[in-house]
Amino acid sequence: MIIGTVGAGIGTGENSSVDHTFQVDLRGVVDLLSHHLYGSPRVYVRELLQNAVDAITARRTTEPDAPALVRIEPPEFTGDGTLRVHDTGVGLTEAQVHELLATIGRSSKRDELGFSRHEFLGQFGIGLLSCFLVADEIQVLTRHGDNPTVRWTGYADGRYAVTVAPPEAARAEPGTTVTLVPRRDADQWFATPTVTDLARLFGSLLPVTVRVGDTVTTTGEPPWSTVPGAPLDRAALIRYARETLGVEPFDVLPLAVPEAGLTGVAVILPTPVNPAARAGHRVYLKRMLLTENADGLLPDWAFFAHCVVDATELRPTASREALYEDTLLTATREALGDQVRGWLVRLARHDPHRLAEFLQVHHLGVKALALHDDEMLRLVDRWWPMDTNVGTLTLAEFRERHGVLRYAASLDEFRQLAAVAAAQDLAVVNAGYTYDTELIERLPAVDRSVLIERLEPSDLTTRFEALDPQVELALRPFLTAAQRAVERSGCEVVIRAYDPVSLPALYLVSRSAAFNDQLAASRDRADELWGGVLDALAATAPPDRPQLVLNHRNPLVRRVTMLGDAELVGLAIEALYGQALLLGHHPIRAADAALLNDSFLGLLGRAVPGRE
Ligand SMILES: Nc1ncnc2c1ncn2[C@@H]1O[C@H](COP(=O)(O)OP(=O)(O)OP(=O)(O)O)[C@@H](O)[C@H]1O
Repeated sequence: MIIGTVGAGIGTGENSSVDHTFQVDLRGVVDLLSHHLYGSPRVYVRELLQNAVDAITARRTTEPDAPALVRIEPPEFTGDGTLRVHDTGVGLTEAQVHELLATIGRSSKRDELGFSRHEFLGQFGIGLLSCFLVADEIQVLTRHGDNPTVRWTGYADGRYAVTVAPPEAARAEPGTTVTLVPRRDADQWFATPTVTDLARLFGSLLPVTVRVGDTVTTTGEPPWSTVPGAPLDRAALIRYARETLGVEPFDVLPLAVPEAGLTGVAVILPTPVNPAARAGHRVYLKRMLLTENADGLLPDWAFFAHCVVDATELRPTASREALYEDTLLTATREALGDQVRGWLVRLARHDPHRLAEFLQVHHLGVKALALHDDEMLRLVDRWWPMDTNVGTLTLAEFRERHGVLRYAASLDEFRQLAAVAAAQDLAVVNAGYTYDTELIERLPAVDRSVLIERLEPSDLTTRFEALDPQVELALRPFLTAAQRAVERSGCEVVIRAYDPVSLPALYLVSRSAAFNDQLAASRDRADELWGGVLDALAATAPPDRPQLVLNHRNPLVRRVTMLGDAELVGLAIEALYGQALLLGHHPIRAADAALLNDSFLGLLGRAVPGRE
């Protein structure tokens, strides 16, 4: 028996003068692995499976018909408290045991230049150590070809022993059995249901048969086609999405990126998802689960798709819990993004009805994409129903019917404008929802023939007809009285002729007037110092006041202009002001409420007969 200590394998230590060998404190390394590298001790099952599969792969390169079976026996089956993993792999010679199992970071899965060999899952030479997260002792009983069976026993404190197995322990066939003696506090990781679940989770797609006790945990081929371009078994994929993701997919689409050796499926989610909450993708590397929560496999905009993929060329991080961010991953992300985008474009071409359904659920994602992507912008232009003051229309339909794409940039502006603009035969799009204004403003960049015009409430006044100068002159005294009535609200009274005739007055706020209004409201609430700052700001703002635009075509307004009673004129103007505020969904400030109150009570006092 040879007893040694697990070493780092750097230098020989044989030169007596200056060279020394690093000593590695295995307990420190295990602590590092368990607290900083691996997310959970459960990974020990994955590492054991991976070693077994790699050993089978290695054997099959020279013996293509060798059996491919991995058997896991939890303590319930071994009966001696240990867990065993048997494989029909290539096994190790005594010399290899010394070289590979006793040196941290040494792996048989790299070539002479130190690059990981393509056919294997492992590459770092640390996987076996993960067993020390749950075990005090690891035994490896292994036979390579016709060589004698060798037993290696490693302990968590860093000692190991190697012996040639006595005849009664010799293996009948090549292969390896790894035996774990559980740590006292790690029992839960060895229960049969736990081990079965973990073998299924990590290894259900492995290209070998894995059994835990009597249960086969491998399912064979993935449900998607691993040959790019092969026909799609939609029903199988939908079933798979239902079982693994727990959703009834809106659609499924095959994915393939040959440079990354990637095949898989994107499941289009059936319900809206928060764009900020990234969908975790399920990624297999060489048919072994890497993670159920991979970030960055799809571009951010594709948050409505959830991928399940297997790749041979993408690299794992050392913990094997995430994808290594390199240029191949960047290129893969772009290629997958293109495929999801292509699906959308095809849907638009061949099944607009389904596309409309999709947009109802995921329009935010598509619009976010359209901010940078011309084709998606065209898709939104053609297919997304927008709210307008002439009904629900796509932007393309709107342009076809009305020419210029006139839009209100906020919901408030649209509310102010919608009815009046419609009466002027002016069609306006409500671009107040997320991304809509930006998308409309980007349209001319994609199609030069598109004309857009942002409509502001104050633009409407210029469209209203001015009165005959004579009439306007005659109305001067009336306008002065009217202005006095609403002076304290800060607005300017003007009179124009416009449609609809039924509308007596409009309250119009331009962008700068709205800003001034906010400033005034803040000023009322601010302390002295801050108030001073706001005053200074107000002084630089243009004197652009909101307007109360009376409609000279409206019969009631005409009657008011002809009133001889100045007090009644005041009350009527106050009432029209209040009504215009309500109609345009404007906020009612304290001064407005007071004004409305006075006018209401004043008019009521006039209407009810009798004297005090
Ligand atoms: N079941 C096994 N059969 C044959 N050889 C094995 C077995 N398990 C481990 N080995 C040998 O021990 C070496 C070290 O294994 P370990 O799991 O620590 O690292 P690895 O698999 O090479 O890489 P990784 O850290 O990425 O898993 C392997 O390279 C392999 O040569």
